[in-house]
Amino acid sequence: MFIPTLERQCTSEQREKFLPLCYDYRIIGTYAQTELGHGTFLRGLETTAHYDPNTQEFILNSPTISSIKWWPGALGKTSTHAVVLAQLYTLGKCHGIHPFVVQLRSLDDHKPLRGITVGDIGPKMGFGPNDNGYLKLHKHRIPRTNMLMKYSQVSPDGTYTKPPRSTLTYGTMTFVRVLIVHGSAIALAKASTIAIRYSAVRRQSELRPGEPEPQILSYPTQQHKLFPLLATAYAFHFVQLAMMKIYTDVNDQINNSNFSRIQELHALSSGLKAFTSWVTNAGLEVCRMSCGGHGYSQASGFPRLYADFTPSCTYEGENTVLMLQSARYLVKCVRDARSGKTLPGTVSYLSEDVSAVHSGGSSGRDLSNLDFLISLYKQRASNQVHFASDKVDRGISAGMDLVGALNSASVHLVSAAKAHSHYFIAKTFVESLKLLKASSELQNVLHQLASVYVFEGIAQSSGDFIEDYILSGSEAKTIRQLAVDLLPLIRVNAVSLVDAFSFRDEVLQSVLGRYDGNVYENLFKWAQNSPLNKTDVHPSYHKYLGPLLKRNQSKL
Ligand SMILES: CC(C)(COP(=O)(O)OP(=O)(O)OC[C@H]1O[C@@H](n2cnc3c(N)ncnc32)[C@H](O)[C@@H]1OP(=O)(O)O)[C@@H](O)C(=O)NCCC(=O)NCCSC(=O)CCCC(=O)O
Ligand SMILES: Cc1cc2nc3c(=O)[nH]c(=O)nc-3n(C[C@H](O)[C@H](O)[C@H](O)COP(=O)(O)OP(=O)(O)OC[C@H]3O[C@@H](n4cnc5c(N)ncnc54)[C@H](O)[C@@H]3O)c2cc1C
Repeated sequence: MFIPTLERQCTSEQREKFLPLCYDYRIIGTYAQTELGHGTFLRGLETTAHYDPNTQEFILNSPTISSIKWWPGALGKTSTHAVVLAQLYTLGKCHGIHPFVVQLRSLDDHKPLRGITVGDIGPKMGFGPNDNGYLKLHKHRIPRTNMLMKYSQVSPDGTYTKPPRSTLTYGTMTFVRVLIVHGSAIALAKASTIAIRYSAVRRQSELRPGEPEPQILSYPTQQHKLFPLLATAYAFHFVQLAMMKIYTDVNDQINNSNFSRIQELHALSSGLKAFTSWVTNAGLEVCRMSCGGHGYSQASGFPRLYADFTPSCTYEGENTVLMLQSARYLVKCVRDARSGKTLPGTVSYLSEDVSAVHSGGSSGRDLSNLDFLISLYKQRASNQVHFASDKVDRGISAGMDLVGALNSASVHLVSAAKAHSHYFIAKTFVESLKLLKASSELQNVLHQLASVYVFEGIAQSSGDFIEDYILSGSEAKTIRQLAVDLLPLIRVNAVSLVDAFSFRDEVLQSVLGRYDGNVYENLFKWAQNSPLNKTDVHPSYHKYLGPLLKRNQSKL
């Protein structure tokens, strides 16, 4: 995050000064925004940067215990520099959060500089190799030119020039949220690879006396656990491509001072980061548990994969908070639509009349047609967004202010943002396959994946579709069965579909997911290399177990 922030927030002179040092690894930096007392509420950050016109310096300070920077990756022991987000004060006025480059450690002996107290925050659930750290600033002075001044400036005499948009400071977070969508796709692809390869190797239980034990991948329940997740990994692959395209387009516009789509980008990246990381987080656990006891071994690769992935539901914007950000924008779009404004691409459906005509019993509608089903996802999203938006309006009519009304409707707002993200993902998956240049065989296999993703997505949220009369109960049941009917067809290509991700064994780091499928021999080898097995009799025997056993034996 250090380099992307410099690339996005530096003037051209500052780029020339700082970026070559980063690219040549002459300095290493971190993004120090979160504090002990605040991670989500950025306007509440307490670190201060007071401008001193006499020396043309900023004085950075951590005024309270809760203002100590806390969590930034590689801050503890590695980074020589940091981008520090602090409340800017100049000529007696506060101008809010701004980014400052601060050198933390000497480039000669790596010792912390004067006014800098820095260290590691201690062991975590995962991210072992990452020295997430703390930083306490004590009246630490930096040159005026170390404030990143692409969007806002402080002149030598202390005059402040404000940015065209205050939220441009938040640009790096949007960029990393887009990267996390990609990270979700990769993590779920890895977990699917491990679980499906292992399920093809593992044989268990005798279905009928005398019959050979079947591969566990042949059990419908195992297929039902794994194949929708495999399809989701493919869906997220296509979504991250679409998300990155939108990000690049909007970022190019921002660089040309066109800020018209900054809100749409913030809302979409927030919703997709939260949606994909939540789904992947849960999916990693399903994949682990589908591998039985060996899934719980470090040898499987799952414990580290989970421990290293799960914080993505928290960092870069806690998922619930980001869903609320997304929903806040959707509510504004409903208002804009009602006042006749044209809505941008990813939310234009909110101005369409998608009211369902409930079909009643056997509808005769083609429930296996993906384009038709995507229209039902659209209907569900539109209904949820309008419902939540009406809740907000009712809150205001009842005398609440907008903040109060948004807060009181927040549970429904999160549901609406989830439905919106889900619609975007399902639509993007189906549309991406139409554009794919692939053989008919490949198209057929990918269509099976898209179908099981769409069917299972409805099955797992059928309440949304039934409550709003988008589907009848019997139609929902039919779609649930359509998902199950697809499983044996996907089984034929399941191993090839994970091999297609092409994770090298060294990257997958999983004995269960080895490309050669030689699991048992390598599990035994892995266990023998365990530190506890360095000696047949562990040294602790002589200190504890031996005396205990001998003392009790003498009583026999
Ligand atoms: C939750 C909010 C958005 C709340 O902002 P706020 O100003 O208090 O409240 P607000 O009235 O809702 O927002 C004001 C307005 O700012 C807009 N906005 C907010 N964020 C963005 C953005 N990124 N791009 C574009 N626009 C943005 C909002 O939509 C609001 O717009 P509006 O007033 O409705 O027109 C903010 O505090 C926030 O972004 N919190 C999350 C902090 C975060 O993401 N921290 C990450 C730290 S770095 C990290 O975790 C790295 C980990 C990964 C790694 O190791 O690499
Ligand atoms: C592994 C890891 C790496 C990190 N790396 C960095 C880094 O490099 N740089 C950096 O600056 N930070 C980093 N962070 C910090 C991270 O960005 C914050 O933890 C994150 O933004 C969440 O903020 P918080 O911890 O204050 O949680 P909180 O906001 O306190 O969340 C706690 C609960 O409060 C709820 N909540 C908060 N606000 C609202 C609201 N308005 N409405 C409803 N519910 C709300 C949340 O939904 C959540 O359930 C890292 C964190 C982790 C775990």
